[in-house]
Amino acid sequence: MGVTARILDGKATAAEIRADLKTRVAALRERGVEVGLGTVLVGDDPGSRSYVGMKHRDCAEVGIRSIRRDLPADSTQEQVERAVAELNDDPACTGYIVQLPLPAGLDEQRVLERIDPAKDADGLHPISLGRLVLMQPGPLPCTPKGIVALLRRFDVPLRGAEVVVVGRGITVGRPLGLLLTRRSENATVTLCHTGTKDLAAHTRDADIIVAAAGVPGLITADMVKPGAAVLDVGVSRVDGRLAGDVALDVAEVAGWVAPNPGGVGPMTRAMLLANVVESAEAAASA
Ligand SMILES: Nc1nc2c(c(=O)[nH]1)N[C@@H](CN(C=O)c1ccc(C(=O)N[C@@H](CCC(=O)O)C(=O)O)cc1)CN2
Repeated sequence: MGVTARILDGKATAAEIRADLKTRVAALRERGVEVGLGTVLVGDDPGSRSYVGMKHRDCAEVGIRSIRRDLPADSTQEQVERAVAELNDDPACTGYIVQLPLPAGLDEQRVLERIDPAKDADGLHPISLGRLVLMQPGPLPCTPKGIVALLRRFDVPLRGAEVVVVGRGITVGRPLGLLLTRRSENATVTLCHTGTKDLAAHTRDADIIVAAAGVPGLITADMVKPGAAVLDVGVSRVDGRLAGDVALDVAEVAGWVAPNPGGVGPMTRAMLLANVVESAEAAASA
C-alpha cells in the first residue's frame, strides 16, 4: 500500500504566515514601532543551536530586529538569569525566549520565572500559562498554537473531535490540552504519558493524534484509526539523524499526516514571530 494521507504542510503554511507578518511589521514601522525578538541560548546542543539560528533567519525575512545572547554550556544560574535581566531592560527587545532545554544543573523554571511577562514571546512564563488555564488573552506556547493553526489551515475538524495527545511536557502536551478544550476549539482531549497503561487503546479511538513523546516510531499504523489526523512532534536523534515519533507506514492509514520535518516545527517558529508581532500591535493600540 502507498501513502494515502493528505500532508499537513507546515513549511508552506509557515511561509504564508511569515508573508502576512512581514506586512504587519512594516505597518508597525510606519507608526514608529520597531519589533525586536531576543533569544537566550545556553550551551552547544546542535538541535537548539540550529532552531535558534532558524528563528533569527525568520526575523530577518519579516523585518524583525533580532538580538542574540549565546552563553557557554558551563554558565551558572546567575549568568543565565543576568542575560534574562538584560533583555528585560533592553528597550530594543520587545519579546524574547530562553531556548529549552537548558543544560543539566540549571533550574529551568527559575529562569522562566525571571522573564518579564510583558516580553514573554513563548507563553511559558507561569503568568502566561495561568492566563491560558483561565482562558484569558495572552501569548500562547508556540507549538500548541502552531498545531491549532495547522489543523485549521487544512480544515481538519476539531469541534467534538476526540484528540489523543501523547506527552505531558510544558512546551507541547500540557498547554495543547488546554488550548484544544477551549470553547472555540471544543475538542475532547485525552492526555497520555509514560504512565498510560494501554496507549494503543486510546490512539485507536482518536480522530486526531498528536505525538510529542520523543520516542522514535512510537505510533505505528496499527494504532491509528483509518482517516485520523496524525501530527508528529517528537524529536529524537538516532545514529545522529532526526527521528520522529510516528512510523512511516502511518501515512497508509491516516487521513492527514503532519510530517517531521516539514510539519509542526516550521509552525512553531512562525507562531513565535506571531506572538511578538501581536504583542507589539496590542501595545501600539493601548
Ligand atoms: N523556548 C523554547 N524551546 C523549545 C521549544 C519552544 O517552543 N520554545 N520547542 C522545541 C524546539 N523548537 C523550538 O525552539 C523547534 C523545533 C523544530 C523547529 C523546526 O523548524 N524544525 C524544522 C527543521 C528540523 C531540522 O531540520 O532540524 C522542521 O520540523 O521542519 C523549530 C523549532 C524545544 N525547545
